[in-house]
Amino acid sequence: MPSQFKLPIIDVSPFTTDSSDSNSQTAKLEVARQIHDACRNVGFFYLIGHNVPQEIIDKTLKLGYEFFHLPEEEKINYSITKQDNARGYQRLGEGVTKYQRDWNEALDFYKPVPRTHPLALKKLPIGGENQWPENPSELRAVFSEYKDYMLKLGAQVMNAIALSLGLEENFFDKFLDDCFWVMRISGYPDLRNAVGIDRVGVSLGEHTDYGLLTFLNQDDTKGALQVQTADGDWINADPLPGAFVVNICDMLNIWTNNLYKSTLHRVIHKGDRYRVTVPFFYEPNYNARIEPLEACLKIDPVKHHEPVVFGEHLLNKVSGNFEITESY
Ligand SMILES: N=C(N)NCCCC[C@H](N)C(=O)O
Ligand SMILES: O=C(O)CCC(=O)C(=O)O
Ligand SMILES: [Fe+2]
Repeated sequence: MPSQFKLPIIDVSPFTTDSSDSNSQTAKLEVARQIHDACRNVGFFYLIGHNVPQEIIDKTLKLGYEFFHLPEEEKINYSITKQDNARGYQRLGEGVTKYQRDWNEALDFYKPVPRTHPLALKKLPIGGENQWPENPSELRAVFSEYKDYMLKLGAQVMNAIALSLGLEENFFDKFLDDCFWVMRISGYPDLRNAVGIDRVGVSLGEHTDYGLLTFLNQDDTKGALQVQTADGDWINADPLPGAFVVNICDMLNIWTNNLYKSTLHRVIHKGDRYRVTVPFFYEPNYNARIEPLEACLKIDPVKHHEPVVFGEHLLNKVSGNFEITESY
């Protein structure tokens, strides 16, 4: 049974508001200390003081809800299979985690890539174009604006992460100046009505996220998102009004040589109300080469990871997102 454990709440306003006096430096160091603790322990925290207007946060959820309530014939016009098997709409049960079908539907947008990008030239997943739905008509403009807010916030939180590791605030800048962002709208109907899935009792299978930081904007449904603690227990990451749920992803896990946890999480949504979430995945540049940092090797000199190019990791993961049989 998930316990009542609460994730830490971190106010990052010293990093999201402009001021450079010595008080603000002290305040930043205090935030960095809190982030360090949260990332070492559970790898998940609530983020407040983010400066993203509540109005647009709420609006993305509302538009997501409206999109998923369109007739299926309309939604499949934007099917990922009409593009590059990554950008666009995936039906209920189309997405797969660890070879088993999930019971959610989703609409994914990725950073656009030029036609000369290797992904596009080789016609790989993610190499195509985003499929913006016509309905609801505001969706494209609102999500584009939301993406701009989230890119700014992602960079600010990465400054805090740098400080939390004893690095200069701008340490990560060169890995992030062309952030390969991913934005998803996820819809979860009542799992009790699921058909044709083999992983009974789970809406979205346990997984870690692929890049740096996930900022989850969720509606007010409780008891759906669960996070695994170091002891192997599952705890709820229920919505906290005004806060994003933030988690550490695989690339930060590698950079920190396992000091910061890329934590397993899953969704189980059993309830009459249709649940909507908008995760924003803040990622490194596609070509960023990520390997354990010197600063972290001073703490644990055993290298736990080989270097990884983020784009290759992403592509491997996305290719597995629709595979229902293990390939040997
Ligand atoms: N871009 C990110 N992180 N998306 C997370 C999706 C997680 C589930 C996916 N089916 C999987 O198997 O990983
Ligand atoms: O929708 C949620 O609550 C979590 C979604 C998630 O973990 C993901 O899309 O990576
Ligand atoms: Fe996730």
